[in-house]
Amino acid sequence: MKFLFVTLFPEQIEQAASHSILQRAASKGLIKVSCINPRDFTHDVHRTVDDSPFGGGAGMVLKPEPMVAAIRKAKEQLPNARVIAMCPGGRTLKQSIVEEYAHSGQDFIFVCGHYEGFDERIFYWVDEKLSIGDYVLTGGEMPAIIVMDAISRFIPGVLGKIESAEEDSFRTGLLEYPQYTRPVNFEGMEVPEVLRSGNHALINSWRLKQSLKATLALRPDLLSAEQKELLTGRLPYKMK
Ligand SMILES: NC(=O)c1ccc(N[C@@H]2CC[C@@H](O)C2)nc1
Repeated sequence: MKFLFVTLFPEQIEQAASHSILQRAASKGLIKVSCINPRDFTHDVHRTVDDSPFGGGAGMVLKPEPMVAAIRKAKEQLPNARVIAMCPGGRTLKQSIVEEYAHSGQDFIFVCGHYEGFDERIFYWVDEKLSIGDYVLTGGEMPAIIVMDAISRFIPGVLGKIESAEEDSFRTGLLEYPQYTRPVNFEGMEVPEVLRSGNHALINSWRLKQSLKATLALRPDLLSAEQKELLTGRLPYKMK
């Protein structure tokens, strides 16, 4: 899968893709990360990419010419890629969207803004505005890196066989159960006995119960009315 970033700060992207799981995925050829810098499509001595907004207002706006020239170049390299602009007001990313992207077989062009944002005419070249959440950042690079990271987890071979993304708790719609590893006793806190029992039926039901309890406590919105009723309603016994 190819990820092409239209960005004024390619080093930020390259740095993010040069560690750990993403770096290994790139070296195994499972993902290809590259950048195109709109500043390379300027023709003035100052290599100007932004200008003050018509109508007044604070900050600077990204000029359309360099951005669109860079997006055109990106589309030449990846004609079938999905062009996504990272914007606070875009569709809010969630795991189901990540899975949609991961299974789409598409490559991706991420258009990363800076300053006060894009000249509106740039969006003519954009398939979709995407947001990682309702907050504003100084640039679109970190949100784009997050989207690349989340999608990459679904590419076979990127994660080890064991921790496959297809098994993510988010796929069950519940929060993750607690995880433990050695030592059994850490500063007086012991690993739950059941996890060392070797009884996998018992372990699985313990884990499901923990996921349900965590989800009820932290993200009841992820539970169906029936699940909530089972967990809190007229049960013959109260879920401890
Ligand atoms: N929540 C988000 O995904 C998000 C995306 C981009 C962003 N900031 C950039 C800088 C200027 C403009 O292009 C938008 N902030 C937040």
